[in-house]
Amino acid sequence: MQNLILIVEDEKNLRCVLAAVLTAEGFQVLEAENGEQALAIIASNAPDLILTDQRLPGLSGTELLRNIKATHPEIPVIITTAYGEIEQAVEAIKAGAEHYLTKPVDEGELIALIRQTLGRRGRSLPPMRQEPRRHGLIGVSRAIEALLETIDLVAPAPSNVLITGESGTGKELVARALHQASNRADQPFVAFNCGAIPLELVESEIFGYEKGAFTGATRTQAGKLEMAGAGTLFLDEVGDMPLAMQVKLLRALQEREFTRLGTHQPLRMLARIVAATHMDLAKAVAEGRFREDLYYRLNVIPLHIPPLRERRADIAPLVHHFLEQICSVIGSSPTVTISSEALAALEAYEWPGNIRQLENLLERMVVLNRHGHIQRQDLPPDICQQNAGAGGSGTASPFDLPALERQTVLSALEKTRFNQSQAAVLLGISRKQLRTKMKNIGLLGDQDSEEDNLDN
Ligand SMILES: Nc1ncnc2c1ncn2[C@@H]1O[C@H](COP(=O)(O)OP(=O)(O)OP(=O)(O)O)[C@@H](O)[C@H]1O
Repeated sequence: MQNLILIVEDEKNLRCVLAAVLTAEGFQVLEAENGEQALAIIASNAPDLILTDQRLPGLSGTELLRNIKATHPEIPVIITTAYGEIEQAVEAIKAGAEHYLTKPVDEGELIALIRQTLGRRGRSLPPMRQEPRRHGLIGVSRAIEALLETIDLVAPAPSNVLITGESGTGKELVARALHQASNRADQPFVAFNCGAIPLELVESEIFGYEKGAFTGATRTQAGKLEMAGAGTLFLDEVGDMPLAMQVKLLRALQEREFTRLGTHQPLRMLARIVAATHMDLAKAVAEGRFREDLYYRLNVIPLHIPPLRERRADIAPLVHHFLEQICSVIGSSPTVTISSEALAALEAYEWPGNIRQLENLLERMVVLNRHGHIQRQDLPPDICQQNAGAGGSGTASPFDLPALERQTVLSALEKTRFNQSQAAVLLGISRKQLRTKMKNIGLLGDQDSEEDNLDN
């Protein structure tokens, strides 16, 4: 049965947009333009979740919430507030709101929050709608949105791409996305990891060899470059490629030709090269460990994936995505849910191993779980001992004013792509006040704030 969501919002356009978004996600939607209308609907048609604006004509969002909690305490309520109305958000949470979201509401964040709230109550959820444009990349942060825009822009070009990012940030996933979004999608995608492989082996793996080319070459074997055809060759950990092989790869890239070992018969190179590395290649060049000319050849289009700790807003949607995925793979039904405290701890953790570490941890949590629900105390000690709420996106603990403030400031900055003047306008404060807040919550160092003295 479809989950029923009641949207209470007086601004008609916004109400229609929210209704359209939620309907497209597979939810059934009812709409009310004020608190009184909402109460009448609730009396005859109890919804599974209520999304209400804080500022309404007549009954305010918080008053409506108190009313609902008195008659239907089991229905979760999410409140939307304007920027800067942090006191009201706190008041709403104290009155029993499940969560609050600051306007303008981020669609991805809203859907993730609704799914999380309903999932926690054991509701069966509509399957995640996977927009084709998202290429399997889950996330709501500015960084992920920017990455998706670049993928769409860059995919059709034949130019080589260099993807950088720490281990486990999703470099291979992005390489596959580039391939899928390109006009090479019907050609092969071939991945090769250059890490810690001796020269002879890298060479024969990439270029292939003829029968008899070396001892043990008992048959002719095509290399990865040949196998990729007119598709994509993904060279992972390219920074670890031996220097002698770097010269050979550069030559192949320049001449658009290569030969299998043991023959002089040239083969045309048609594949697009997408390379990836977790190292700072510019530094490797400066230290003579990587050829500068090859670096420029590969780095025609640089794509950087920030570590997970720099885009904490992605943690909640990733957690829900992985919980659903893991449970469906291992046949665990209903989907294992997670408490807001546990989620807040995951959001505050540093994730040195990035998304791969998060995915593996959740798999372990699901497999070892006996109650169908992950709680903070179930998490490994190094994760739950970190100060939860220190950097979370949408789940600051209810009465923790500094964390709520941090969340609001961060959210305004993310929505304005870190344009401080625009973020200050959104928050209804001066730029100077914003910078003071940023400094207080650790978003600006002392050096950064010296700029204020020049500004003012
Ligand atoms: N944004 C994302 N949405 C969903 N899954 C993701 C996302 N980013 C990464 N993953 C998943 O995380 C895991 C690690 O990603 P991937 O192997 O692409 O990382 P990597 O940067 O290539 O790692 P390494 O440098 O160690 O090779 C994979 O299972 C991948 O599907």
